[in-house]
Amino acid sequence: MDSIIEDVQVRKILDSRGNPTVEVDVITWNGFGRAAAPSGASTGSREVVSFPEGGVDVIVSEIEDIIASELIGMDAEDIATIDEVLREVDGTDNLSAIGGNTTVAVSMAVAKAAAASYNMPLYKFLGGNLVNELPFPLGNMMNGGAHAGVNAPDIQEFLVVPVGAKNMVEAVFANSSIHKKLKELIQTKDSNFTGGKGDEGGWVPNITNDAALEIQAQACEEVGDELGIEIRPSLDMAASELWNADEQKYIYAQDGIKRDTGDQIDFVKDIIDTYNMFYVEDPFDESDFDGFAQLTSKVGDKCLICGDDLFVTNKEILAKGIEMNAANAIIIKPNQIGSLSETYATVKLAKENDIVPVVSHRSGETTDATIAHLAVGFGSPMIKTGAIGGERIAKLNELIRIEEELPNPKMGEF
Ligand SMILES: C=C(OP(=O)(O)O)C(=O)O
Ligand SMILES: [Mg+2]
Repeated sequence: MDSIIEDVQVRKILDSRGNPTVEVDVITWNGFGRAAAPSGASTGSREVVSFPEGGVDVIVSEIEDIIASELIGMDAEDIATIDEVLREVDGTDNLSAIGGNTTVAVSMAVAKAAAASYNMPLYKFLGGNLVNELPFPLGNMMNGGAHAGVNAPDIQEFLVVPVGAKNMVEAVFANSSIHKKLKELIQTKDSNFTGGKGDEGGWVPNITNDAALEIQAQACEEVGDELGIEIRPSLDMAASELWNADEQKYIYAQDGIKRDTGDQIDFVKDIIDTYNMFYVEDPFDESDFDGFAQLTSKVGDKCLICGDDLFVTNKEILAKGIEMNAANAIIIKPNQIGSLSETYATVKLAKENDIVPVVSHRSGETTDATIAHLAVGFGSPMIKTGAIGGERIAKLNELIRIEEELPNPKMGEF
């Protein structure tokens, strides 16, 4: 009774790139949940479609009524059933009729309303009373590729993980210290640097990929020594954006270099060995399961090789990756698959097969902090959600609050 849905409201709001996105309120007899959908720029081709034809305006003017009439009277606790109803209302495989961003915002708002109906935070509603692990924050330090402008490095994201941090507060401040240190180090390499940032708040320097790798490692070492904790460099190569199918090569425009798959395997392996990388995401094109598998067999014992565009949070695609030993980590972005229950199914399959689930933001975000709760509730040992910027710190600060609430908090285990 407490969690029976009484109303569903949908509105158009701004995302961090200034684009429209959708926010949903779900009102139950005794609760309220609000969630907003993010948007990607370097999207995987097998993701569900974010918005229907006509965009957010169509959702607000037409789709809101259809969803509200289906959901009013249902119990918000029945998240999986509600997600099925949303899929039925849409009627397509890729959610193109009402948009995956619509379904995911409704699905997350429903879960938050259900939790609120019983005066529970979402992480506890999803994970139970015994959850006590916090995710290490994978912080974005420098941006290139599709998240930056011309003259930036080709590699999309230079990231760091404060693996030695003993708690969330220490971890997020370690990342912000590296971000500050990198500004100084960039200025020594790029005298015209004016402090410009990319979509996720990382600096956008006009330097080569090699120079960026060098200062990333230097910042980890210097700040790690100052703080007395180990901080490891990581990357999202977003290699689908570099892949030219006609030439069958990865194009590194900033460096003026083209690499075939064999060269790319050697190049990435060399980076991992040289810089002691903790984590490398999407080192190959989204269709190249074999390239992933070859790299994972060479370095998977010492580095997380993570599929984002490769898996698109899709359980069936992950199953193929597991069969091929393609990766040992997976990015979890709820709007790639369109609902919370399908997101959970993918996390569950990953954990059952020792694949590390990394709950993640998108490059276009809002101040919605739901993914902080998903990371804790799902037991994800790592969260990728930037380091600075309002829409990024919304999640990090929520994790600090969650840490304060937990009875025996500890950092996650890999
Ligand atoms: C967060 C990412 O970017 P986007 O949201 O643009 O896909 C990513 O590629 O991991
Ligand atoms: Mg990625």
